[in-house]
Amino acid sequence: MSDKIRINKLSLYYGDSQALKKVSFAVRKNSVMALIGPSGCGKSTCLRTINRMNDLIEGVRIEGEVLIDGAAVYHPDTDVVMLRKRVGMVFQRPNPFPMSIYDNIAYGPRVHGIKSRSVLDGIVEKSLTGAALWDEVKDRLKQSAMGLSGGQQQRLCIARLLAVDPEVLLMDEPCSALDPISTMKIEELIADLKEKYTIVLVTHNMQQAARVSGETAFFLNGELVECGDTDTIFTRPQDKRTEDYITGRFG
Ligand SMILES: Nc1ncnc2c1ncn2[C@@H]1O[C@H](COP(=O)(O)OP(=O)(O)OP(=O)(O)O)[C@@H](O)[C@H]1O
Repeated sequence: MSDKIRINKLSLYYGDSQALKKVSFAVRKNSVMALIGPSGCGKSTCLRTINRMNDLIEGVRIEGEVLIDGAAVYHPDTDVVMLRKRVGMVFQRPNPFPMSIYDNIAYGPRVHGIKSRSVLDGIVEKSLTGAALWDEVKDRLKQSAMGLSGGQQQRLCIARLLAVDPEVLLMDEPCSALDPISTMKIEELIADLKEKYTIVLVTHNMQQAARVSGETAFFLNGELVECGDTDTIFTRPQDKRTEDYITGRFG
């Protein structure tokens, strides 16, 4: 399988403070990569470099490269709006727009110029089906998305990404605000989504990393300590620091 994302010697500074230290790894197309490590080790920062969400933070300086399909994300000619359409992101807390379920999903396609009602209807159904939410909401599409449960809201946010036909999904602890059943549904969804998309998942939950990812990257103090096949990282880590973390000796 080919690499969808390649990160080369990536360093990131928030002002004088270095949050990522020459991080390098690759994510294969149609796979799930889990980023794990103790709080503050740089997982979310690394995730946000992939669709340039850190650009919005003042004082950020970046060295090194992020490539998607071989093209440099930080090249001055990159169209950041198009990049964020190709590389969508879901956050710890679901953040539906305060509008109907239908309008949440149709929002992105409308911004990208789609006006036809029948085309939008098709996108809404396909996206909600893709996010395993259609059956639960098909009779209440005109109702507010704020009335959905937390787990449904998170699947709605995933459907909202799917509506603009992305290639990469970035997920920053997408289950941290959810109950175990909703978490299970999102994990099942991630397993389905990797058939079509490349997924990078930040998680504090090591069982979750073990359940859903093919590869795992372990971060510590802004450094990538070890990255590889998830089973190997969890059963035969090469580095003592990885072993200490996954066996719960710290973090
Ligand atoms: N906007 C910011 N401005 C300044 N420093 C920041 C900013 N965001 C993160 N940092 C710092 O960068 C380091 C890495 O943070 P990051 O959020 O990437 O870690 P993390 O591994 O995702 O942590 P957590 O698991 O707690 O979410 C931390 O020291 C953090 O304080």
